[in-house]
Amino acid sequence: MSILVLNSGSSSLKFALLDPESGEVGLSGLAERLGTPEAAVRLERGGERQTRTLAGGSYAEAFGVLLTELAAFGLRDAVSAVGHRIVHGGERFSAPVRLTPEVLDAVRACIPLAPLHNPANLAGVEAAQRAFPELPHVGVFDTAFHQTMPPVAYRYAVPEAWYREHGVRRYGFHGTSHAYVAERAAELLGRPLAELRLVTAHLGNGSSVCAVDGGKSVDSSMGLTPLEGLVMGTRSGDLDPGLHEYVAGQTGLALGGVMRALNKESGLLGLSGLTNDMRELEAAAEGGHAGARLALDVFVYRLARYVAAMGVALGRIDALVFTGGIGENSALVRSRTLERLGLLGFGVDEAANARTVRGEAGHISAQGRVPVLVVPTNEELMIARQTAQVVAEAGQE
Ligand SMILES: Nc1ncnc2c1ncn2[C@@H]1O[C@H](COP(=O)(O)OP(=O)(O)O)[C@@H](O)[C@H]1O
Ligand SMILES: CC(=O)OP(=O)(O)O
Ligand SMILES: [Mg+2]
Repeated sequence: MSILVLNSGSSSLKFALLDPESGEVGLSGLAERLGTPEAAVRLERGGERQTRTLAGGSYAEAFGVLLTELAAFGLRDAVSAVGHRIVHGGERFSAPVRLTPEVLDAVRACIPLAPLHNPANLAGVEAAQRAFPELPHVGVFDTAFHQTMPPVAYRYAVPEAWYREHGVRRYGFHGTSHAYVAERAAELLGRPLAELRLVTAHLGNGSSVCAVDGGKSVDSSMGLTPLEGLVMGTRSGDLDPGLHEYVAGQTGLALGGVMRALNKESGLLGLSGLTNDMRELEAAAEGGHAGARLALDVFVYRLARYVAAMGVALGRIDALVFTGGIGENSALVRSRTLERLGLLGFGVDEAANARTVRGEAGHISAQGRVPVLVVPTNEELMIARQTAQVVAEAGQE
């Protein structure tokens, strides 16, 4: 049995064909910079990598390459269901579901809450349903895992009618990743997940921290939309809501322009004036670039502050888990974050930290300190497993 997993972003398409039980990957790929002349698809099969450039650079073209490659390797008929990452499911979805026309209407209704993510997710669903009309399509929501957050964590101190009538509350995102690494961390610690209180830090292009109590999310740094919380590649994270009106008045930007800047021109890119890419930023900071140094400092400071805050949600922290492109690879970010968290009993083993990169899992805490783990995330595997489960349950009905 093979599940095709799609993670459609506004300028990228990640896909993987995999066995939900063994996790074995038949074909995977990443189409990036869609909508630009540099658009390309990187494919991987059995350790072999290939790149295909995309003349037009459209999403449809990238999807076409996926279909052609599946057919070329004789894998098209092996696909038994398609699992889709859907970023915002509002309050309605706390579990993965079959993507019926009615469910898709509900996902469409969440577009204003995730304007960068949900339209791209929906475009992916439409393309895939056209290509595989005979197969079940399942939606796996970033927000679902966080539906266990208590009201103290998810309510904003705003007029109650905004919540009741318009769903203004904190939702949390990256739930699939937080849930996966929490499970893996329990295995690595050799303890039941049910008795662990974990802080998980997913640090990628988008970043969030989650408090996981007994396998359930009890708080997240992300809020109504994926803009709240940590400093991200191009997103600001937390700021004073008074900023919007002030900046609009000072610059003449309309609200849409302010929002665009907060989503696309802020974060590491905005602070450094250089790049949203942590690798490039580290190299520039090493070379003495003041903006790059500041961006790193603010990123680490905000992250450490949020890890400490999650301690309030949990009452105690049994372990901290790093994941995502930055969490899995940046020994510098990890070490500097732990340096700031000495008051909570954290300490780093620098040698273990330095060698835990490129998809390695491991312990990086100093002897006798609170355990800190690096756990490579695998959202695709989690989506494949949940998709297979929804399909199996439907078969039993
Ligand atoms: N070796 C590395 N050192 C530091 N940062 C890295 C390294 N490898 C990847 N990253 C960073 O990870 C981030 C991308 O994370 P990733 O989880 O792949 O993104 P996405 O959220 O798009 O899935 C980028 O900022 C990138 O620079
Ligand atoms: C929700 C979110 O921030 O997702 P990503 O990190 O993929 O942008
Ligand atoms: Mg990601």
